[in-house]
Amino acid sequence: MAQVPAGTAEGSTTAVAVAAHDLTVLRGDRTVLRGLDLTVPAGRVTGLLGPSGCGKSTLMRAIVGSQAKVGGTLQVLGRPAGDPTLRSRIGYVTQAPSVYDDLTVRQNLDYFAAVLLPGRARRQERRTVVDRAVDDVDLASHADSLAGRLSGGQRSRVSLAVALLGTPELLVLDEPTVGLDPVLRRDLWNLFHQIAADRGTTLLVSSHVMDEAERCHRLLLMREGEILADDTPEALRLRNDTPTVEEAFLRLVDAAAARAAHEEPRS
Ligand SMILES: Nc1ncnc2c1ncn2[C@@H]1O[C@H](COP(=O)(O)OP(=O)(O)OP(=O)(O)O)[C@@H](O)[C@H]1O
Repeated sequence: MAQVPAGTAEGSTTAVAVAAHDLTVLRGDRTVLRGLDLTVPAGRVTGLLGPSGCGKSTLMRAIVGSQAKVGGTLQVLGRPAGDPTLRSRIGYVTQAPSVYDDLTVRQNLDYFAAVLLPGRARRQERRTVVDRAVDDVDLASHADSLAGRLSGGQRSRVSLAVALLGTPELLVLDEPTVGLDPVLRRDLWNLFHQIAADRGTTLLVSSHVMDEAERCHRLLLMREGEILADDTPEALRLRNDTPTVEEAFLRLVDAAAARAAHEEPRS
């Protein structure tokens, strides 16, 4: 099989949802992201993978426009990140499910739908989007259960349903499968792919579990505030001559460490 060159596996004609150039983020007085160059293709599921603390959430916050001290260039859906017109075009699910425990699943969604689509005249529209979001995340049988009585995975799906209410073009999901059992994780990944395929939505999904890399169309591998690779899982395996993305990642980490040691000034 021919080796796929780095960076061209998805084809250079693919529309780009997110493009960063020399992206740098300071948190406090620490540089947390260092000169990142990356793209996220439109209508695909891109995984953002790397160990805890490498900067995944910070990158996501920069993309959704909620991160301060961002330098370089960051274009999202053709606009500069943080542009007010992007608010209704992006769905963002943080690591902690943001749902009200003392409301039912449907009441949670009704509440957020009322914020998104206010006014009596839009009552029917609200009902339609809430019904659709409940179905999307497969929670129809729990629609009248209190969110506080749901399992962790079900609560994550309520958060996802809230993000789906506005039919976002870009869905940014911060570690949505953390703590879930393998069956729920598989179901959620299937749902992500279904959303991308049915609606052309772009999904950026972070994880620190390397086996989830194989489920993505495209990957951004991160370590210590830098992008180690921006490619497809297949191209990463081929280029590094490894059977899994996890081993490719380890090889890239070793190569980066060797380069850093080589570049270190001698005392
Ligand atoms: N408010 C803050 N002030 C200063 N540094 C911070 C702040 N929040 C996070 N950091 C640092 O920024 C770095 C990146 O954090 P970030 O949360 O983006 O990583 P992550 O890859 O998402 O980690 P995890 O998978 O554990 O959520 C970490 O080293 C963290 O200590």
